Amino acid sequence: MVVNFSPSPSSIFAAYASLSAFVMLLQTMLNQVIPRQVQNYIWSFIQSYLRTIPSNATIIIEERDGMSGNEVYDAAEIYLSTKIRENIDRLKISKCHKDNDFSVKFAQCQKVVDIFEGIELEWKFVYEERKKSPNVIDGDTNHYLSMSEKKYFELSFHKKHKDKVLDLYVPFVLEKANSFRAEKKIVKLHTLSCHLSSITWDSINFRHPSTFNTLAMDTKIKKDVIADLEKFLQRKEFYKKVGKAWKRGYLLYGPPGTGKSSLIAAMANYLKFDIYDLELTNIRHDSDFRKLLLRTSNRSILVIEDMDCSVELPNRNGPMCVDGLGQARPRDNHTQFSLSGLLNFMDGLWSSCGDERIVVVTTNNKDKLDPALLRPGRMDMHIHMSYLTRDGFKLLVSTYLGNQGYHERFEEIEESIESMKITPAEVAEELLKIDDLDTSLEGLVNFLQCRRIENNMTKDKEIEENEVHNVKRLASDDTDI
Ligand SMILES: Nc1ncnc2c1ncn2[C@@H]1O[C@H](COP(=O)(O)OP(=O)(O)OP(=O)(O)O)[C@@H](O)[C@H]1O
Ligand SMILES: [Mg+2]
Repeated sequence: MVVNFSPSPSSIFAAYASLSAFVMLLQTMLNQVIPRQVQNYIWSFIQSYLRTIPSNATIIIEERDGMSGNEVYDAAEIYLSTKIRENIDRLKISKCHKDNDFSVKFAQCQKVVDIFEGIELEWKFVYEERKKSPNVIDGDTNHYLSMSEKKYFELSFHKKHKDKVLDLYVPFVLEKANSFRAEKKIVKLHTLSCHLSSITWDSINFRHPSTFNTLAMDTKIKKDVIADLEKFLQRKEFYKKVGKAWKRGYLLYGPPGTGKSSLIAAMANYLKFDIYDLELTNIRHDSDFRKLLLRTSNRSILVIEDMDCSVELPNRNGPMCVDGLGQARPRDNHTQFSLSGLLNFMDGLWSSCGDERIVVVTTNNKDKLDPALLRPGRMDMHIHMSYLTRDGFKLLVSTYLGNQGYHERFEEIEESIESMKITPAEVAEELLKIDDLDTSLEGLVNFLQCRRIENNMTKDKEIEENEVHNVKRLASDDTDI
């Protein structure tokens, strides 16, 4: 929280007190020696001077506190959005195409008055744009990560209420914003945005429909994940007691289309945690990574998708890095972003700066991940997202077609699903095509038959290639003899 008084209240109070004492003394002396008219003149002069000393205190609530966000600012924005509709004429509204509602915000320099326990409080929103020259980091002049804008609220009130405002009103605003958030259940998705080589978070309301109820995955694993999340939320005191940062890491691994991203969405919707999607390919320096991480809020999920192929991470020992195929190659001079930097910062400073942090890493190839990421304590739970099962299929049918009961086509479909590697995404795609249950299942049967033929052809081709290879090998063995 950034609270700046302007001017300093203690200095004003001291000046005021000493001036009052001085005035009383002066009045006593004046009564004895100076005529009444002259006294009145001096007295009115002193009074008009006293009136120029401000009786108001102002709290400045900036959007950012250094590197990290300011919860009081966020809370004030939410709290005031409920007040400003009726009270001011100039409003700013915005809506992303995915959002259902538009958000109402203060326009520049607008003011609104709020009353709390008889105290009159005036809120004003200020937006300042500042031009900043690029930071020069390691000779790379194009790169900088600086804020070119400053947003803040000014909260003004009579200074005699200073303590009450700080001790009661500000916590009241925080609490109101929290209950508003919980009531509205707003989950935000933060993604990286690059403006003129600077990287910051942009956010939109997150409305992914995936929940644990719609997620087709192993029933036991699903229960374990939910139980683990619940336990994590309840263990604040435990983490404090054992001296560990209140953070939990989940590694989701499995083939494409098995629901790794859907599981992340389900977690966020279940916990009502914001998601920060850390697209590593956009990050070139450890310093960017640190700054971005410090700007994430508590009660959030930090997501690093496709860790195996999304970035060329220099390895931990030297100037080499691993490419998308797991091959070691010389480290790129422009990339000063390393896996060790990422892991150390996540484990160390960052996690101790916040509470209730979840980190989710996804990969299609667990084997290609750096062992450092897999060592105990880093990713607390490894969750295998696998191909579709019989139960998973029934759940998809119920989600997509609303069918809870039995259907004569089920047995043959389930047998096919069990005997082949079919992903939930493939079946979901088929079920999405037509609403009618019979026609949709018919379509799915056709899809599975085509898949079986394709699989058989691939197998035949492989056998043929192996035979050709063996014949060639035998021929070359004969020549060698
Ligand atoms: N387990 C699942 N349960 C329900 N729907 C699923 C599941 N897996 C995939 N789907 C459906 O397929 C779509 C794609 O799945 P998703 O993006 O979650 O897969 P992924 O494992 O993250 O794939 P990738 O490895 O390519 O990122 C989802 O939007 C959803 O409609
Ligand atoms: Mg995914």
